[in-house]
Amino acid sequence: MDIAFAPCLSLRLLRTPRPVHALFLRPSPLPPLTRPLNTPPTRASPRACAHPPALNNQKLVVTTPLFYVNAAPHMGSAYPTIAADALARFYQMAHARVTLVTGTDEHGEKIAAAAAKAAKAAKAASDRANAAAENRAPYQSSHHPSTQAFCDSVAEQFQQLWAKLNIRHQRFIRTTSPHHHAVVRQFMERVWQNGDIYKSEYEGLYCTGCEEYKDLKELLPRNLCPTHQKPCLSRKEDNYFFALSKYQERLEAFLDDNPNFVQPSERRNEVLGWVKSGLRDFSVSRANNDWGILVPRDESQTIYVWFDALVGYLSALLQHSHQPSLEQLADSGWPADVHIIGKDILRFHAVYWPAMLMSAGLPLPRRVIGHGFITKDGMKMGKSLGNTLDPCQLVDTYGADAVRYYFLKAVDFGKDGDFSEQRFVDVVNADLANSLGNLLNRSLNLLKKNCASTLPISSAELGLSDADDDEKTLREAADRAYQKAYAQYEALDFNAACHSLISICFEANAYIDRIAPWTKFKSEHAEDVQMARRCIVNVLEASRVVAVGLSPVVPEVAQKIYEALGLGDEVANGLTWEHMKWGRLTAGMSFAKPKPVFPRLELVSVTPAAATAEAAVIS
Ligand SMILES: Nc1ncnc2c1ncn2[C@@H]1O[C@H](COP(=O)(O)OP(=O)(O)OP(=O)(O)O)[C@@H](O)[C@H]1O
Repeated sequence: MDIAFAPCLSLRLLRTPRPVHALFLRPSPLPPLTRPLNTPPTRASPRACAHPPALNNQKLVVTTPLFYVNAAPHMGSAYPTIAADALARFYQMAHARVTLVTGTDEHGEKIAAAAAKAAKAAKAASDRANAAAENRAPYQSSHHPSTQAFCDSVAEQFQQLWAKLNIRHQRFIRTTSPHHHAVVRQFMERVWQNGDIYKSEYEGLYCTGCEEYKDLKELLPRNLCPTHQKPCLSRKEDNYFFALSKYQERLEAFLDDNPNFVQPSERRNEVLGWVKSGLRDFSVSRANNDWGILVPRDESQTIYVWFDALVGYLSALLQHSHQPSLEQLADSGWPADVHIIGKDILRFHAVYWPAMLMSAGLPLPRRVIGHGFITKDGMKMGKSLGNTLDPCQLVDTYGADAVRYYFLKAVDFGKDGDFSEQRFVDVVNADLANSLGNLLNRSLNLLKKNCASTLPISSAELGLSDADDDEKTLREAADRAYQKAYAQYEALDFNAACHSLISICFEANAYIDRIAPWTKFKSEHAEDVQMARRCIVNVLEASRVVAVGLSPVVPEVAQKIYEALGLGDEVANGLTWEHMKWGRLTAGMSFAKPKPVFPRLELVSVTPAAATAEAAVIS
């Protein structure tokens, strides 16, 4: 393998040495799949039709990575989850039945080591405290909280963070759950029966920090791992391998037939490059790690990450069944519409996983989207470098919607994006506080002052035939967003969707500034007053449309706007994409005293978090 891997499904990665007998493997004819491979969705492109098609009750599954619980979540963990939640909310608005799957990857040597380390640190801290209290020396104890307790604690932190960020997931799968174990063993058994698992011996230099075998050429002198600066140790063990090489032709054909399977295009090109350079079998078990799921036919070994964590996407969908069975998958919403993952785990989702599913006779996911990295001073934010940003602190300081908006609007989804707190505050203030919040506040105040907070005309009555140019531009921007933002959300182009919607506010602000209703309301001419009324109604309706369109990204702001417009019940009943259509405000509606829906943020320096395993368990 020729790329630098990082650890887990989140990042427990393996650099697999070539097994001895894999060199002599000949691809054998594959049995037919029990179901045909999936192709990307066949529904018409929204760009091609006047009205976006509703997803008509389709079951759609959206997944985040399953995060490795070696340390507390950080902003990088929150990022794909926010994106997945925004997509799921959008799908819901388009009448799909969505299942958002997220969860934690909890097995492996590194977790056991992190748990032991955290327990030791906790014990030392408590001993010091006791010793200080009793004025005696600390003593050694053999008692440590279990690895499971460590996983419980970190998994809980992920769930708490999701709650803080308003993530509405339907499934949270933990790979230590018994029902996941059952599904994994069934899955592996199917692959085994298909003749794709075999045992082989290999020997290599292993880094326990990375949980992977290393090629000599990538190591520093004295076999030091460049990431962990510790010597890699020689290991020799019998492991089970998955015969990935047998799937060379089928994967090539699948990728050719499904050009949208991997997105964006640069990620697809990477995947094509890997596949074309020749697929090699990979190891799926470990002999020296007991913190894992037992291999079905050889319980002296545990299953290694890919046959464990990736299968979590399936077991999540079978979560509510007492006796989960892969046979029930057909009713569960599988195959997933989209796996949202970081580019670090692209190979495993776009090459290993499809081949594993082919072998198990299961349909393939429709799309794999490899997003870019949040960087800090140009470096990937991550647990290994310790340059992480604590999303809890960000949310506590600035609110969930500010965090959701910034990362989806200011970072191009497929690309890397550097975090700067100043930019964060500037972007959020410019769009949510100024362009949207002020617009609404200003119009509601004008309405209060000049129309006793009562809407003088129904927005649906404002025909375009008697509109002036600014009004027409505003209406066109709002109407266009109905289709445009739909297509942009569907393509996970959150940045563009936010832009299409916020630009309606730019038009509305330009329109209100030109009409200057505050002056026209004072005019003696009835046409001027009518123009002022018309302007306010248009601007309020435009703010409503923006609120609907942005609701997948900033649900709290959308709700506040709807409440300010006296339409709070519609949010409770669920906004749909049809609510984007112009004309829902009716004459005679009266509004409560306006209050800012998004107060301006003040810059507060959020200190970088030390997201260590110890912090995770001790806190
Ligand atoms: N800096 C980041 N920017 C964007 N996404 C990230 C970032 N870090 C992690 N992720 C997301 O989390 C997934 C899994 O990451 P993982 O749980 O291994 O955390 P990590 O912080 O990258 O770990 P480490 O730093 O130890 O390598 C990635 O595939 C990606 O979706």
